Amino acid sequence: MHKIKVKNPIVEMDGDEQTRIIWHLIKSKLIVPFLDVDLKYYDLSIQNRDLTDDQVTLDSAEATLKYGVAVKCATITPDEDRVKEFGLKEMWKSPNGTIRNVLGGTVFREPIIIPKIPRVIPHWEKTIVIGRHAYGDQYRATDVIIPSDGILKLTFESEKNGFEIPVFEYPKGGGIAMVMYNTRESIESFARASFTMAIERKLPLYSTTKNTILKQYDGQFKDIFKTVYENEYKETFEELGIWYEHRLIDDMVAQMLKSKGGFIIAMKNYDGDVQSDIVAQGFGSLGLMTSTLIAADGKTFESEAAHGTVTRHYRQHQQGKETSTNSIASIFAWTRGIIHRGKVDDTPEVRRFGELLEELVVETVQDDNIMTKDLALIMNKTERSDYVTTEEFIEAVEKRLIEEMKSF
Ligand SMILES: NC(=O)C1=CN([C@@H]2O[C@H](COP(=O)(O)OP(=O)(O)OC[C@H]3O[C@@H](n4cnc5c(N)ncnc54)[C@H](OP(=O)(O)O)[C@@H]3O)[C@@H](O)[C@H]2O)C=CC1
Ligand SMILES: O=C(O)CCC(=O)C(=O)O
Ligand SMILES: [Mn+2]
Repeated sequence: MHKIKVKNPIVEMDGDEQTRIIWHLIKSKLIVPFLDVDLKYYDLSIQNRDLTDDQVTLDSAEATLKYGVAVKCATITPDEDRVKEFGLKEMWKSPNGTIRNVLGGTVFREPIIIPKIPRVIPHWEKTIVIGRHAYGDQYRATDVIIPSDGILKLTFESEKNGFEIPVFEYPKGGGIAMVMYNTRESIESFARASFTMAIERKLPLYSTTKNTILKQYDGQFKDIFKTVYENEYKETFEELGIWYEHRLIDDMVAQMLKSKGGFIIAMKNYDGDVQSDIVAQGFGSLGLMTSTLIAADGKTFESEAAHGTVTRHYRQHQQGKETSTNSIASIFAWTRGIIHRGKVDDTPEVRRFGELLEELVVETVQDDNIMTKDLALIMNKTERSDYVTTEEFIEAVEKRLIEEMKSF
């Protein structure tokens, strides 16, 4: 069969457990037979991260900056139990955190919509994309326990602009406190990534804060988005007939629930973390949620599934039992990377291949009625004959792909 040539390399980050099994099935059945692609392979399995003192994670992030496109399998972030399970040298940090720290930028999470899969929010007809600022705030905060009564002060040291302000006088029992930060540079790049995504998808963009309460902190997010929009994106938005608005977070989440969908919301780090899971579940399943990261440079791209390594299913596999794990978000991790590669390289064939594979996955569920257990359950189907195994689903997509590629 004629293989489609991919002009530039794609960085491949392998992972753990059930998603590692799925990853290899996708690669061998749906990707490699059809694409002539130079995959720069990094094994981010917990065993190899431990063996390399986590250097492989940093190397894979650097390679992503070099080649511009990466696809990532889900990985274990170890806790005490995992340290024992694998005999790890250290409780290594989250590879996602490490990679996002190197790349900076914004994580966009978007559900894969399959018409026949019922949604928890039934009137969500169109997509809702959550753009999550992936830097600072609660995730890099300093939080402390205040042990007794006393005065808490905030000190900023600077040759020109230093200050010290009293924050709170604690009563006898003490309490808690937290300081969090962000940078102008990071918020600007978050804004640019969000506006660029809105233009690419031709969807209106909302940004959310609670600037009425956090007048300075959230006020900066609101003001920076406004300035960047007016100086750099307004004209293109108007030409495309899309719009940008700031909304208070509480107003926006209520609007989102009432809406039919069809927009992007740029959210602060914590808001985006919580709301992207609400959106995932509202559309049906974690197995249907894509996740792409656009780095601070506005070009570098990494895609993954939003879910983890699905350990519970892997334990069944280890016991020799059959599994029925949804591979759709992992397939989309590959296709979104391939489509982006095709766009950047200006190779329409590559882009079309990625889009075709996405269409075939949806058709396998929608038209062939072939699906994994998670989707069957949402449809209230509980018989064993209502769903297929992990392997059978990928084979069903492969069958359709072989057929379609005959006339590609
Ligand atoms: N991006 C990443 O690399 C991430 C990695 N992780 C890591 O993954 C590991 C497991 O984490 P865990 O908390 O279990 O979270 P998971 O997202 O892996 O799974 C949680 C549950 O969600 C359901 N689920 C998730 N994905 C699928 C799918 N594709 N098909 C069917 N059902 C699915 C399953 O429910 P049910 O049991 O009901 O079938 C599963 O048990 C941890 O080590 C964690 O560190 C976690 C999140 C993200
Ligand atoms: O990196 C991790 O440990 C978890 C990541 C995660 O949950 C996410 O990306 O949504
Ligand atoms: Mn998560």
